[in-house]
Formats: sequence, C-alpha cells, structure tokens
Amino acid sequence: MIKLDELIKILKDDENFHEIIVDGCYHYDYKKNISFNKLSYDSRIVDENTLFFAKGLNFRKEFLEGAINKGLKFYISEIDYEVEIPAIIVSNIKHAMSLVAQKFYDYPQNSLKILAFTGTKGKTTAAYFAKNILELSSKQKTAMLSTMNTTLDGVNYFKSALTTPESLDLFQMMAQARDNGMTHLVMEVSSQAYKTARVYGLTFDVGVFLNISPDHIGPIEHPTFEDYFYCKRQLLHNSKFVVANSDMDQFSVIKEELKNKPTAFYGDNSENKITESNPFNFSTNGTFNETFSIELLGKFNQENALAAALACKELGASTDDILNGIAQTTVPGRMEVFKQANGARVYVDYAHNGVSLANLLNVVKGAHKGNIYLILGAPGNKGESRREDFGHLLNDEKEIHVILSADDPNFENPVDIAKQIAQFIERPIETIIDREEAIKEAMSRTLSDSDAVIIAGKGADAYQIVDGAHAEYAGDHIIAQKYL
Ligand SMILES: CC(=O)N[C@H]1[C@@H](OP(=O)(O)OP(=O)(O)OC[C@H]2O[C@@H](n3ccc(=O)[nH]c3=O)[C@H](O)[C@@H]2O)O[C@H](CO)[C@@H](O)[C@@H]1O[C@H](C)C(=O)N[C@@H](C)C(=O)N[C@H](CCC(=O)O)C(=O)O
Ligand SMILES: Nc1ncnc2c1ncn2[C@@H]1O[C@H](COP(=O)(O)OP(=O)(O)OP(=O)(O)O)[C@@H](O)[C@H]1O
Repeated sequence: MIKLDELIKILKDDENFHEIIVDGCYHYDYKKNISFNKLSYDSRIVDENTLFFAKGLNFRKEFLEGAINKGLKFYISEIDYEVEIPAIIVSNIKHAMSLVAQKFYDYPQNSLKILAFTGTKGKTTAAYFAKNILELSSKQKTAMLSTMNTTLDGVNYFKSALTTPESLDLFQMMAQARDNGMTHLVMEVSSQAYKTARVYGLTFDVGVFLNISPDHIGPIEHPTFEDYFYCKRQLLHNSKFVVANSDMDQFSVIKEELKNKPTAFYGDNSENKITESNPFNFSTNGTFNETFSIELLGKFNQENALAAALACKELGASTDDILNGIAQTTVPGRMEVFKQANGARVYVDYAHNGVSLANLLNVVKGAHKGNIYLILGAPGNKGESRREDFGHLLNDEKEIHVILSADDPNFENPVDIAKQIAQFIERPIETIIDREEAIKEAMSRTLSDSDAVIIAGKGADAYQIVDGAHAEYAGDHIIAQKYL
C-alpha cells in the first residue's frame, strides 16, 4: 500500500514532481487521505484503488479512458491527458515507477543480498554459476532473475518477458522472493535496464561487469556503442562491491570509475588469473589458489565461473561451496554437447553475436579436425549489426561449412536476412530456411568423431519469433537429439 502524501513526498524528494491536476485545477500541496493498494502500467489490469502509470512509446489516451471505465481514479504520467480523473504529472515516469514501487513493496532489497551481472556476454551463464554456489551457502534460499529462467522460491521456474523486468514487476518479484524466505537474489542487469530506469535507485551488494563488445545497437535499443557502454557502466556506480574483467576492451575507463570503490579484478591484467585452462577444469591464482572442475567448455565459461566465484566469496560463500557450485553447473542451451552414433559431436549454444560465435568456433575447432558444419541465422528487427559481424567472421573461417537458416525472423523475411549475412562471405553459402531441415541435413553429413555440427543462436528457445508472435519450434537441443 502507498498513501498519496507518501507518494508525493517521494516524487518531490527526487525533484520529479510537477503538480496534481484535479478538475482542471493545479495543486502543489494536495492533502487528501487517499491510498493505493495496487500499482499498474497496464490499463487492462486496474481497479478503483490502483495507481496507474501511463507510460511508453505506444501508449494511447484510449488505454487511459478504458481504465477509467474500469473504475480507475488516479493516474501518474509525464503528459496531461486531460481526462476526468486527477493526474499526477512528473518529469520522468520511469524514475517515479521505480521509487514508488520500492516504497509500495516496502523496500524488499533491504531483506536480500543482491548480486547483479552485466556484460555483453555471459550474464545468464555466470548467474547460473552464482545461483548454484549460493544455493549451497544460503541453504537453498536463493532467488534468480535471468533471461533464461526466473525463480522466486529457488524451486519453481518461469520465463519472464524481459531480462531485467520493468521496475513495478521487479520490486514485486523481489518482495515475493523476500516473502518466500529467500535471503539472496542473483539477477541480470541489461543495458536497457539502465537506459529505461528499471533499476533506478537500487543499490546492489555486488555488481559484476563481465565484458563489453558492440551489440544491441539499433532502432529500439541503443543509438551508439557509446550509449550502450555508458548504460552498462551505471552498474559500477550502483554496486557496493564490484567484480570486473581486467581483459575487457576499454577496461581503463572502468578502472578510473572504480578508483574509490572496493573491487576484485580478474583476468590476465589482474591479481586473479586463470593459470591453466583444460576442457573440464581450470586453475587460478590470487584469491583462489585452486583447480576448479567445470562442465561447460570454453575458456570464456571459465572466466564467467571465476567472476561468479569472486562475487559469491564477497557474499560470504566458502571455497568448498564455490568449488562444488561451479562443478555442478550446466545451463540450458549454453554449450550443450550431444554425440551422434558415428561419434560426431553436436554443439547447441546460444552464441548469437560475432564475439560469442568466434569463441564458440574456437572451442569446436580445438576439438574437431574434420568437417565442421554451422547452422546460423540472425534475428529480424533487432541487433541488425550482427549480420555484418557474422558475415565478416565467416569469411575468415573458410573451412567451416555454413548453412544459413531462420532464427527469429519476426517481421522480416528470413531469406533476406540470410542474403544480408551471405553478402559479406566470398564463397558459396547454403541456405535452408527451415531450421529443423537445416539441422537434419548437417547431421546427415558427419562421418566420424572428427566431425562436428554447431547449432548456434537459439540455445534452449523452444519457439521461433515470426510476425511478432511465438511460432511452433521444438528447440535446437530437442531436434539435435532426434537425429543423433
Ligand atoms: C525500451 C523499453 O524499455 N521497452 C519496454 C517498455 O516499453 P514502453 O515503456 O515503451 O511501452 P510500450 O511497449 O510502448 O507500451 C506502452 C504502454 O502501454 C501499456 N498498454 C498497452 C496496451 C493496453 O491495452 N493498455 C496499456 O496500458 C503497456 O503496458 C505499456 O506500458 O515496456 C514494455 C512493457 O511495458 C516492454 O515490452 C518494452 O520492451 C521492449 C519491447 C523490449 O523488448 N526491449 C528489449 C530491447 C530489452 O529491454 N531487452 C533487454 C535485454 C537485452 C539483452 O539481451 O542484453 C531486457 O532487459 O530484456
Ligand atoms: N564471457 C563470455 N565471452 C564471450 N562469449 C560468451 C561468454 N559467456 C558466454 N558466451 C557466449 O554467449 C552465449 C550467451 O551466453 P549467456 O546467455 O550466458 O550470455 P548473456 O549475456 O546472458 O546473453 P544475452 O544478453 O544475449 O541474453 C553463450 O551461449 C556463449 O556462446
């Protein structure tokens, strides 16, 4: 619950309050004994005790009128829609949403130790490592919000629409985790979360910055790399303790921003190095003088694991819990490996930008000297720059047999997307748009254990996004197993 006067105080303290407009009359001090027992940003989910946030690029006055028909009595917005109910007008609706939600749900962050991961790649994987470690050290009281899966009781999982939910949803989920008796929360924080103030006013106990490379640049995401990187760096300023990868591009600016903050750096330019890297184990020096067992292939996954280890140590996990948590971690759709009857391996991985694909190809090339077949596509209506990145990369990877296929084409034609990738590759490239057919065909061509098939991009997604909706698709790992 939140009272009107508490709400106004929060907005004024944040210098975000214009006025309340009631029957055309403007008020700065409006003293009425009114309270709200529900918050909503969806006009379809309101009642007479709801505080409604009218926001968003596609918001229309008709939505608000529909809500009034359902009994809505108050709304908050950056715009005066000149309707019959009182309007609270603010400068920044997203800031208002986050601060009001925190108060409404009674500051759930104060009851949870929160570990946040950002970075272009590895957020979900590192979150799973951390979840498994903290499960052991918190005695099964760890919630998690990730792109892949969300759990608020540590047991039941569901998929949330966004990597980092809207603030109203985020604080509601945190409150539910607290009420379920959780003591820890592991979450992914996307650059969009900062751009759109979904975590405004929230301080994390530990923030981890995994890496940065150009991605998420496009009409609905970030206009430039600078904007993307700046948004991600806000995690540094909103975490009490920061773990950061010293090998990442532009690390110097990160170090400058962190000069007055407790930190742990990892990577070759730091005190926490991976001294030996093998397929199923790696050794480190520094904070941990240990050899870690790990199921996930690839040195980048060992870096994700080390980042999670350093973060969990700061949250009090023992070295034993860290070693065990990492050893038992697998992540759906991330580096899943299947074996065909002829011995060839099929790799299913969520690599869907240039950097991850390059890493994935290196891992597979290190293990297979025969023919390597790659099933790849690029999504429609987002991350358009990936098409060129893939094309350039594959032009340099001449020995890889590429089959371009559909990967969430959305409102675009997947044939055109494939052509756009292919135009950067100076050799004939096959295209089989039906993804199951492409996988089946590639798997039918392997001969022995020196060959491999890589199915990149969709990971564990059991759908294709077509025309804005989820179309039926079994999932790469299911299809791979069907044709073993
Ligand atoms: C930029 C941004 O934050 N966009 C999100 C935001 O959109 P928005 O505020 O502009 O709202 P909108 O979708 O234009 O809709 C208008 C409003 O009308 C309301 N509405 C709508 C219909 C109706 O009948 N009544 C009504 O009130 C809606 O609830 C909404 O509040 O709020 C919407 C939910 O209210 C989200 O669906 C939307 O996510 C967009 C589409 C999205 O998918 N963004 C991606 C890029 C994103 O954020 N991705 C990152 C991960 C990136 C990574 O992989 O690293 C993430 O954190 O998920
Ligand atoms: N540290 C890393 N560096 C480079 N690539 C990585 C790293 N970790 C994982 N990857 C690659 O990126 C893919 C996605 O990994 P993951 O889901 O953990 O990242 P994410 O940051 O959550 O991704 P997204 O933001 O796209 O959801 C993996 O399947 C793997 O190919």
